[in-house]
Amino acid sequence: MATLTLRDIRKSYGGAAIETIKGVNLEVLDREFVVFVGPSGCGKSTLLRMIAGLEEITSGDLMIDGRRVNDLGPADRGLAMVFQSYALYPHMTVRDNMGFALRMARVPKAERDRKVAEAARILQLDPYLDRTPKALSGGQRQRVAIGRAIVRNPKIFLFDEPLSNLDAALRGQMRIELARLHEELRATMIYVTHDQIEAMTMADKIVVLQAGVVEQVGSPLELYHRPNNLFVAGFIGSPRMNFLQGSVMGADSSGVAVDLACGGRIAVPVEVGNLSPGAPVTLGLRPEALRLDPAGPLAGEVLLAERLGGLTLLHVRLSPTETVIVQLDGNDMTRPHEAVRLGVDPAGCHVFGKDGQAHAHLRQHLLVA
Ligand SMILES: Nc1ncnc2c1ncn2[C@@H]1O[C@H](COP(=O)(O)OP(=O)(O)OP(=O)(O)O)[C@@H](O)[C@H]1O
Repeated sequence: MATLTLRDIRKSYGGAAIETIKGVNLEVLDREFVVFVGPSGCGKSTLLRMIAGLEEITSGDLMIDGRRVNDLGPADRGLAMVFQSYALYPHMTVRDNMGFALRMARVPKAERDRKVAEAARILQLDPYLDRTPKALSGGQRQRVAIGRAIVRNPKIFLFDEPLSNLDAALRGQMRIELARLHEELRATMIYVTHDQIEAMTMADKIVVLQAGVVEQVGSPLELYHRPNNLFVAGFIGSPRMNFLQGSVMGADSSGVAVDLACGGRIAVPVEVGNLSPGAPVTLGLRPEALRLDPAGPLAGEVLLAERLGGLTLLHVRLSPTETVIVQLDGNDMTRPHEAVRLGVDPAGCHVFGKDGQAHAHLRQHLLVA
C-alpha cells in the first residue's frame, strides 16, 4: 500500500521571489502509474526531487500513506529513484551493482542474493549478472538501474526521464517493459518525461505541467478528448491539434457556430458559457477529425504529403497564415499543389475562448471512461 498526497507544494530557490513550483495539489493512488509531463523547465524534475527528498520543499505538505514526510530524509521515505544517467558503478558487476544498497544496509548475503536473482528474473538480466556495465547496451544498463531500485522493495518508484538516453526503437521496447514491470510489481510509480507519447502509452494518470503549475490531471484519453485549455490541447497528441482563429457567429443550446478567419463556418456541440456573437475564439481540430470532402466547409491547397506507410499526413494551407495537418489513410494519393476541400467531424473539434479555456463538449460519449 502506498499513496501519495501533495498539498499546495511550492518551491523557490535560494529565497528568491520567483516560484519554480507554484502550489501543486495531487493525489496518487495505490499502484497507480502517474506520469508528470511538460516542456523543458516546467518543473517536473524539481517536483519529483522534492518527493524523493533530494530537494527541500519550500511550503506545503507531502504525505505518504497519510503521514507527513516533508522532514524525512530520502532514505526514510520508502522510495527508490531511477535516473536518466544510470549512475552505475563501472568497476562492479551487474550483480554487485544491484545488491549494493542492500550490502550497505547490512542485509544478509543469502537474502541479498535472493532479491538480486528475483530482480534479474523480472528484468531478464540473468545472462548478464557477471558482466560490468561497460559490456552492456544502454537498454541493459537502464534495466540494471531499475533492478537496483527493485531490490530495495520500495513503496513508490520514482523515474526521472529514464529512457531519454536510448534510441527510438529501444525506447519503444522499454516502454512496454516498464508497463509490464508495473503490472508485475503492483507498485505505485511516478514517472517524469517531456515526451507526451511516453506519457500517453504508460500512464494511468497524466499530470500536465507548465511553468510550475498543473494545467490538467487525467487519464490519457481524458486529456486527449477533453483538454481543459489550449496548452493541454496542443501538448497532448501527435501530430498535434490544429488551431484556427475565428469568431462566434451564433450560440445556442445545441452549441457554437464559428466563422473562421480562413473562410468557412463550423458548428461545434459545446457549452456556450460566456460566448456571445462576435466573440473571438480558437477552433481546435484533431488531424483525424479532418477528411477530404468536396462539399466540406474548408478550402485550401496541399503543401506537402508526408507518407508514413499506414497513414498519410497532408499539410493543407487554408490561408497565408494558417495551415492544418489532415490525417488520412496510407492509400491517399493527393499530391502537393492540389486544391482540396476538407470536411470536419465535430466530435474532434474544440472551442477555446479568449482566455484559452476550453468549452466542454455537450456529447460526452467520447471514448472516455
Ligand atoms: N538549483 C536551482 N536553482 C535555481 N533554479 C533552479 C534550480 N534547479 C532548477 N531550477 C529552475 O527551476 C525550473 C524547473 O526546473 P526543472 O529541472 O524542474 O524542469 P524540468 O521540467 O524537469 O525540465 P527538463 O525537462 O529540462 O529537465 C527551471 O526554470 C530551472 O531553471
